[in-house]
Amino acid sequence: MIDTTSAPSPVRTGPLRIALIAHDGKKGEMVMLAAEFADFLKTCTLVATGTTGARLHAEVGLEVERMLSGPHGGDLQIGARLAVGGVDAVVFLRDPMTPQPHEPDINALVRACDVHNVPCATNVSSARLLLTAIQLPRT
Ligand SMILES: O=C(CO)COP(=O)(O)O
Repeated sequence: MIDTTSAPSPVRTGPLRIALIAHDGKKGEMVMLAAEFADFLKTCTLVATGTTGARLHAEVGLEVERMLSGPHGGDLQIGARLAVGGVDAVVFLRDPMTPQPHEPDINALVRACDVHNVPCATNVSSARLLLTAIQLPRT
């Protein structure tokens, strides 16, 4: 069991590692969000599910490590990395209006964020807050 009451681990040096994921109905919003924060995101190590990453590269010019597409296991790949400490924050623009074939994978990724206390923004408003706050100097 993870002890969430103990002191936070020492500050990690190096670029922040951010995962970016968007369902099809939210990819346009993801592209706009990423363009808004492009200067910051270019300083980060980015990972994304397949199609999201392709669009971020093509339309925003971001260097993004691309995992499998979500329905083919991309959420699980990101969740597995996160579970071993490899992801600092997640922006996951889920589409609450459209059923997804890989709903268990989606829930697994969000659950992994909760288990490991990794910030996870699931809509644009919270993503703006997260991306703004995470840029603040770490002490
Ligand atoms: O389905 C997704 C997340 O659950 C996103 O996958 P893509 O970025 O490959 O479309």
